[in-house]
Amino acid sequence: MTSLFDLADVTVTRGGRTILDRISLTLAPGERLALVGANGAGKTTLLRTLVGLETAATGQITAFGAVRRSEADFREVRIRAGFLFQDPDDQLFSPTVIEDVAFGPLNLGLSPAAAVARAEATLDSLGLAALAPRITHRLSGGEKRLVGLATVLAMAPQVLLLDEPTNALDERHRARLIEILAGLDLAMVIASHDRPFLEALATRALLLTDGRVAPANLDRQGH
Ligand SMILES: Nc1ncnc2c1ncn2[C@@H]1O[C@H](COP(=O)(O)OP(=O)(O)OP(=O)(O)O)[C@@H](O)[C@H]1O
Repeated sequence: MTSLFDLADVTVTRGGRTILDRISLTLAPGERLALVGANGAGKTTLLRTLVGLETAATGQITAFGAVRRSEADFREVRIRAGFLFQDPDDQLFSPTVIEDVAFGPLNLGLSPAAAVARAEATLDSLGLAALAPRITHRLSGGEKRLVGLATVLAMAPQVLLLDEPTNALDERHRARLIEILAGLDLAMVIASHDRPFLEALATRALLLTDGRVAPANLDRQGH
């Protein structure tokens, strides 16, 4: 089967600084790829580059079987690759949870009734049905994280890109998140400093250092 993402010699610079330096990597269907590396190593930048939120100065990005260059190309990639942002407040902007989760499906062209039905089914599948009528900005951090994941999953993505998903989660929400992600039949790229979390989920790991990637062993790396 063809890969979901293929990066070939991708360089990303910012303000004259090279953040990603000729990165090549492949994400195969079913893989859960961990991205590890020190603060500022470029993990978030790499996730953003996969979906065209950063522009590659050199190299080629292939996603879902096609080379992606234009903003229109990447808009399509962003529909198929769900991005869970580091800060849930960047993900949630509707007054209530159900509206937030229905927003993506509505944007995909579903009717309002079908979008709400999709949102309800997604919340239900994550055990979050009780949160549907809640005011989004009054949720706890852990609840916001899980609802953020619901907004992404309601779009029926083919890949999940997760940026520090366990940040600021208590043990109960962290365990719940692991359980949910482990139960999804989806490829993932997971940027995280949470070693036990990555050990529980990842099938492979890459270490980012000085803008370069190298295979990493989750058992032995010290980050
Ligand atoms: N908007 C921006 N403008 C300028 N520099 C930025 C911007 N965003 C990030 N950077 C810089 O790019 C580098 C890579 O940042 P990035 O957030 O990708 O790292 P990271 O590995 O995700 O870090 P962390 O583990 O702290 O989340 C850092 O030096 C950071 O300061």
